[in-house]
Amino acid sequence: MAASVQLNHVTLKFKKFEALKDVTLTLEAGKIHGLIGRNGAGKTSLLSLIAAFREPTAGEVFVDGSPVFENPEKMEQVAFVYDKDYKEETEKAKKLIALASHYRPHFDMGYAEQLIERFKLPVNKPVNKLSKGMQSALNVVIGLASRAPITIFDEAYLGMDAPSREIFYKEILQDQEDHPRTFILSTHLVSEMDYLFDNVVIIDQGTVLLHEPYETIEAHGVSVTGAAQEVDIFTAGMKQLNEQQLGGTKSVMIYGNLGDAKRQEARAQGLEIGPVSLQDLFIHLTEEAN
Ligand SMILES: Nc1ncnc2c1ncn2[C@@H]1O[C@H](COP(=O)(O)OP(=O)(O)OP(=O)(O)O)[C@@H](O)[C@H]1O
Repeated sequence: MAASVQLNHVTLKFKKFEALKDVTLTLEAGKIHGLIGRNGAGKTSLLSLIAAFREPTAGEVFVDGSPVFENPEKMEQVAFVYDKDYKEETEKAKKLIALASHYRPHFDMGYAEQLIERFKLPVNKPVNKLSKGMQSALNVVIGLASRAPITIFDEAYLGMDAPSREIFYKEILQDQEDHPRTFILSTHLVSEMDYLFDNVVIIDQGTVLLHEPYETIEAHGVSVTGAAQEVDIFTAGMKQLNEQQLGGTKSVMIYGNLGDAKRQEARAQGLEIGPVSLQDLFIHLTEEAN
């Protein structure tokens, strides 16, 4: 089961400070949405509104067309996994998982057990005695096994080592195939996680800078690679996002699409044209906006 999310002219204020400014956004059901933004951009604020942890100052948030705030039927469809403070949590991990299974109508305990096994989660330990990475794995187990129609992971990987993160990513993709839902993944590990995204939302200073399918990101730019001198001549006057050089070989990221004629010209000069990465685009767009 998957549900859609709509934000309609949503503003969130903390006293006079506007953390979100008149945001209108639709997140399609059944897709994996990547939410990226600089520190303090407003990602957690946005996600906490979708999970109905807060009420917008203005505007409204809808889940499958109904307002989510103070709407228990819609709220139980949203699982919000974030970096919880477990310092005072003396219950065992397995108790927390059992509790989650009671208030999540789509919770799959069999799947939770498989995940516990995969992450080697010591479920008989009190949660405040688990390592940081293990606490994150516990959150991930609860979020994945909830099978909530909208499952949000807000920087859920904190403290998880690379092999555990890899398991997490594989599980998202596998479970999405078997039991499609709407995932929203907020992350700073853009280059590590971008392949998971169907759609990308870049948020900056409380506004949406970009919202589009991942596959169209590459239309925003190209990389030009080849002999340093040739690359410099070819890219002169173009807007550069980034450049790297190794010996005599240089790779320059260009913002904007090259026409067919320019692409042919590059090839004729022995230059290689490749796609721009989401990470480079993100850095460029947020630098420019600031
Ligand atoms: N409870 C609060 N009271 C006052 N200001 C807040 C509160 N929560 C968030 N803010 C402010 O709102 C802005 C957005 O914060 P938010 O946590 O949504 O950013 P973020 O994109 O999730 O950042 P990060 O990547 O650093 O986690 C920041 O300027 C932050 O200081």
